[in-house]
Amino acid sequence: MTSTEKTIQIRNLTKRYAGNAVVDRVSLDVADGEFVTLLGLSGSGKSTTLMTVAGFVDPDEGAIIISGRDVTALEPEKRNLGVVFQNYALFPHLNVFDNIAFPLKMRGVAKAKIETEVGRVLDLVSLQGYGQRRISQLSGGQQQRIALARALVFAPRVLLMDEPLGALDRQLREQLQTEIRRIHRQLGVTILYVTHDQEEALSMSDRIAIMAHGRIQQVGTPSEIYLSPSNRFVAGFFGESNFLDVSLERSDGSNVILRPKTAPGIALRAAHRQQSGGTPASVMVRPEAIAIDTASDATFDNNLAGTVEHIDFLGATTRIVVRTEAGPMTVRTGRLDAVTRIAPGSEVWLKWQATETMAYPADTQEAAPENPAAEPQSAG
Ligand SMILES: Nc1ncnc2c1ncn2[C@@H]1O[C@H](COP(=O)(O)OP(=O)(O)OP(=O)(O)O)[C@@H](O)[C@H]1O
Repeated sequence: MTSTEKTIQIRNLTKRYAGNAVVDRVSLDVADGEFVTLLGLSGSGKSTTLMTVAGFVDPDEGAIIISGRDVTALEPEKRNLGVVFQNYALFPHLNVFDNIAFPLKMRGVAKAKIETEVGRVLDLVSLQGYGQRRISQLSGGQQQRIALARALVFAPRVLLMDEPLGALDRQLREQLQTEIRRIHRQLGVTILYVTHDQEEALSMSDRIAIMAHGRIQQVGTPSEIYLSPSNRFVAGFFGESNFLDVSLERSDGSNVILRPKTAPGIALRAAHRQQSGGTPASVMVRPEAIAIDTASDATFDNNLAGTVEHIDFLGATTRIVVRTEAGPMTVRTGRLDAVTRIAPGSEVWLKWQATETMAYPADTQEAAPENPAAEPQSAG
């Protein structure tokens, strides 16, 4: 990404409330036309970050640069950003047309042009002919479409969206997710999106930034984050995972040999390149990376014996919980031939490769201290 391709640049952003950094040195670039989502639990600082980009919150430190221009000190309405927030309500006393026309009237656009542009965005959100409706006569989903139309009517290059589908039921959410993706493709607009919903983030985003405790934990494509979570927090937060606490025995060629704390008699192997720095203190393996069968197999780097505790048939895949000496392990398999040979109580072998084993040092067990402002921190 060259700097001209970076439509949004968030530079070392910090926001404190009562001395507490709720956004803590956040930096993130969003390329022209890219769809980037801030994903995290409630209170992780997603909304505050987005509100700072929008200009509704003043940062204590850091800068917001939009299309190469530092807008940190600029009023929200001068930033020319489209915004759709869950609580950024439509004007109830105005009809649909006047709601959508509002940003154009503010900008002194001529009446004829307003008519054309409102018509264009009503088409875009598939609500042609709704101009004269009152807001109270619209469903929740239609209201969010109107909010989207109002945000897009002045053709902003950047759209900021904070849980725009949060108040809608599942079916409507999915329908509007598809529409937002279509509009994103159609207009090529740059989107910074906030959600706590993993599936929503996965299905919509080019890249995802995982936030916790006011910090970005990892930025990447959905598959990068899933396949190589950079710390234990991300590994546990994003997708299903098995964790074992381990201690390091030694290095062996391209692998490290690790001993589970609960079963020091067992050796587990993780590939060096799957380590995220420091001495490994825990390992993670995804349930679908584990093969399950009644025999061990030396072609796998890791073989772990266990007893099947229970089996859930889930259609396309089967979820199997196995008690092992090292601790309980969850396996997900689509291979019914293996599953038909086992039942609760069966003695089985769990098998996976060193390259499927992520190893994390102790200091990434937690994303950050609970109260970041209260403790000294090292950078990075
Ligand atoms: N105006 C404010 N005054 C004091 N504390 C605030 C203020 N705004 C946000 N906070 C605190 O900052 C932290 C981060 O809030 P933020 O809304 O950014 O999180 P979030 O990840 O968007 O969560 P949610 O999904 O619940 O909106 C929270 O602990 C919140 O209570």
